Amino acid sequence: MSSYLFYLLLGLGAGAAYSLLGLGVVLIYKGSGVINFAHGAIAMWVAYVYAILQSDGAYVFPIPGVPPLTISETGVSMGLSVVIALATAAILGLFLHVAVFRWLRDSPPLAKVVATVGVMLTLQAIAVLQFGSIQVGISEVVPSDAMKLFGLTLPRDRFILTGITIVVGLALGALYKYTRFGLVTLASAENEKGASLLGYSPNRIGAVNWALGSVIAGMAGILLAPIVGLNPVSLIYLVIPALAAALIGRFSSITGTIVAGLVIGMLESEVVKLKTVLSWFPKEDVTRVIPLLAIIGALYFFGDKLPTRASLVEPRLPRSAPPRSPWPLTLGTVLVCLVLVLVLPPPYRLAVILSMIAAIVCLSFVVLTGYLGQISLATMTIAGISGFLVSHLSTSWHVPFPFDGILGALAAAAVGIVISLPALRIRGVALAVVTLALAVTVQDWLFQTPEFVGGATGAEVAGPTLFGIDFSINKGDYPNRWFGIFILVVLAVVVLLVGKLRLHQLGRTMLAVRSNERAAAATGIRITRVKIAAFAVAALLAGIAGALTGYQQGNLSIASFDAFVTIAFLAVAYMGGISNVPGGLIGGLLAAGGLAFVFFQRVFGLPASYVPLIGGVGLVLVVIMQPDGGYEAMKAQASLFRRFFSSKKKSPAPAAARQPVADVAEERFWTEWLPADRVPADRPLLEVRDLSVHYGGVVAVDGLNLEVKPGQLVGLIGPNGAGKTSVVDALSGFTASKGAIRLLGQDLTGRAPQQRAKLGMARTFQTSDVFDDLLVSENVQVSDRRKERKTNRASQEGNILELFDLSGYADRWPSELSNGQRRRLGVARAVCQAPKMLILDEPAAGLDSRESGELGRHLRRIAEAGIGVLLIDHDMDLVFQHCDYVYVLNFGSLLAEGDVDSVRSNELVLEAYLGSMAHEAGQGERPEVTA
Ligand SMILES: Nc1ncnc2c1ncn2[C@@H]1O[C@H](COP(=O)(O)OP(=O)(O)OP(=O)(O)O)[C@@H](O)[C@H]1O
Repeated sequence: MSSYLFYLLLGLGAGAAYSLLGLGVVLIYKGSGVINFAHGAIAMWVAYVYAILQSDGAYVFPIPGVPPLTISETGVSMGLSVVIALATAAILGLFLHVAVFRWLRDSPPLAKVVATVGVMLTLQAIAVLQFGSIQVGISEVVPSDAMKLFGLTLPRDRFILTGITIVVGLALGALYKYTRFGLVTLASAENEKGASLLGYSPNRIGAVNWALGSVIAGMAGILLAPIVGLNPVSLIYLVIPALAAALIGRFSSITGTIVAGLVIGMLESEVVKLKTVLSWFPKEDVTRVIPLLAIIGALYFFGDKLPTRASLVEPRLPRSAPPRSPWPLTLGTVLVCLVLVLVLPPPYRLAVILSMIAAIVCLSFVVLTGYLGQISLATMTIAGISGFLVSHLSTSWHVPFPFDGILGALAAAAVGIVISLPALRIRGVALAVVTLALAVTVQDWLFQTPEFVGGATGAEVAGPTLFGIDFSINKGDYPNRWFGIFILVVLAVVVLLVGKLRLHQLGRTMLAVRSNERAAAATGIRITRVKIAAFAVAALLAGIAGALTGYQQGNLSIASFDAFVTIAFLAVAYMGGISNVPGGLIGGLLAAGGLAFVFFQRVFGLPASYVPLIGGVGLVLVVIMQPDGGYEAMKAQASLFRRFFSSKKKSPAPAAARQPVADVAEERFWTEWLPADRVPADRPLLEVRDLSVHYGGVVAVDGLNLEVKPGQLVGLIGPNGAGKTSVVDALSGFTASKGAIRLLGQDLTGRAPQQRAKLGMARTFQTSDVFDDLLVSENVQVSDRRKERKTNRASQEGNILELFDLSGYADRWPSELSNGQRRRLGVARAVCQAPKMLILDEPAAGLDSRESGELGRHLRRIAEAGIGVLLIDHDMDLVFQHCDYVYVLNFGSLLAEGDVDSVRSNELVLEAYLGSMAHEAGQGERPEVTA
């Protein structure tokens, strides 16, 4: 028993360092909203500065070529070395904020992640240039002599490190609780807008937190390097347990982060013991399973409760271009690559081949990140699983080409589906963290199993041979041109498919999910299915790339599938343009070993050792200067060029004024198309009995009874905070409620929003809910779930845009619409779902009286078509002119109900609601409340 305790306590050292690193991650996140993947790299640099000061007495600058500054021939004392190293950390943190991250304040989280990756690659490259790749000796800061505790002999440093961590934690806790700076940081993390309105500069808050976070990273580096060894790789990986600890601390709790870090360290150490005791325990290094499990556990339990830091501007991923036929791009790619493969000399030909394979990896990111909006850092791990599987299939099991590759890619798709399961609950940067931990675990475990990866000699992959023709890369003049053509055929198919996906309903639903998951669920999109499909497609492409890498290398090594190779690929995919197919192709050119890469290396005679440095710095610069990636930059240049040379002819402005809809078309729309699923008028459509909604102690809705019949337009009104939106959320499945909700007699209790949508319930949201990543016309298409002929659907979708006065904007982005137009688009989209029951949450907010009158007319027609409509609005003219029946809520309870006249004259209503408004509006004026 005591030996178990021994290992647990031994792990306190690493645990303390994880806690410290995790605290730094939390600080930087609170201060600037950046989840810093470069945190381990900062720790590494500071540890180097400390080590070299102590051993050589020299200060090494993070600028290659600049000689070290000798401070003392005999080495600098430990204390001074620590002070100088931590001062370096503070300056480095400040510099990173000022030079990089303050410019990215309003950028999407992915841009920030990519920038931290750029910083990590840069620091690593500089460390390799300045110190070499071999391990450097570093003396301990705290004594590690033996001490006795509970009858066990343990190194003293473990306890000192834990003590230091606790002291730092207490100091930080006091700083955030009792100082103005700390309080402002917390306020700013909660509500940046509010803090900046009070006069606090988010930039200054960010700068101080970056400096402080980096100093703590530096401390962790100095303390941990003697334990894990100092080289340009080992400390960088420590960002994973640090992120795990920060995640468990929910990126805000200091105590939670410290405890999580310590526990992770102790459990990792215990694994070493278990390996020796349990016969079934894997003999590979599985310590990194612990952070993975910790991360998955934290995400499972906290799930949606993880904070997203509020910032001034809602950041967006780079936009995916409007859908267009992928054929010209595919044919162009084939033509250009074919010429290059046939004409270029061997080194460039190989670069073209590598670019084509890399482009497939980048296109995998285009599907997952560009279309679906999710970040996975396990792409090359999946590619590796496919590659090694192909090796087994082709050499041991003699599966002939191309079936070996196809099976490998399909297996990858299956792995992708497994990875998609956590993604059903986890999103964004948190998903990046969990997939990175997963990748590293597979790397340490599966990729260290000689039976799977082929031991020291690597895994042999048989060259591709079809119908007796051998087109292996080694055949004839290396690299074989036929091999290049084979890769090109695969690339062409992938380009075509990913391009087609953008045109397909599946692609549209992915972009809808990326834009707004809630609204997507409300339109009946099955989020789970869409996510699983996107992960499967992306993993399939990664698997194809893995198989092709196998054929290209002939002998696979695990180095090709390192987690940091994935990060480098994500970086080039982002640099190329992550939301579009051409961007993926540009990413392929920029990838390590790719055409652009080799061209610059050869033409400018760049020493190979400087390539990673230029890559890292280049990445950071691209993210700052062209956050939408190379493809968008090229498009912008091209449009400037076109404008310069084209005649003065301007593109026609969209029809601003309403074009009258041909009466016949409009009539047909109302009478033929909309009521396709007419409900018998004698059955109640929506029945709500005793509905209650509670948020903790707040009773938002209390025992509401409500009914809507087919063809009835029912109003639900009440003062601000009366509980109207809570009713809508409960009816549509977005908030938990008690009581019965029946649609056409069918109980909706416990059904997910998309299931309710499928049963015929459509809703709009109070805040704008249009899909900003889809064109106006696509917004309507994506919600059209009728199984009609495509041409029929297209004309009806056109009709509906016309009816809602949006046809002039069909090919525009929703961001180009006015507030009123966006509202109309939301309603048009809900109508396009061909619902039985339509619930509209303040559709008239932001509309002028003419627009609101028009909306009322349309709502009347919608109801006449047999659809039940529940209208929530503050526009009393709209409600009283058009509704058949009105419910009035106040403080969550029903105050009155009845036809318009009875509600209007109801004393209680006048007093509680209209009366107060009338009073405010002035005597004699009609009470009208604007939202
Ligand atoms: N997620 C939530 N957590 C806690 N309380 C909430 C939440 N959402 C709403 N509330 C509270 O529930 C009550 C009803 O809010 P709700 O938004 O449903 O009212 P509303 O009538 O739609 O108001 P408005 O007209 O301003 O939109 C309010 O007191 C509100 O503060």
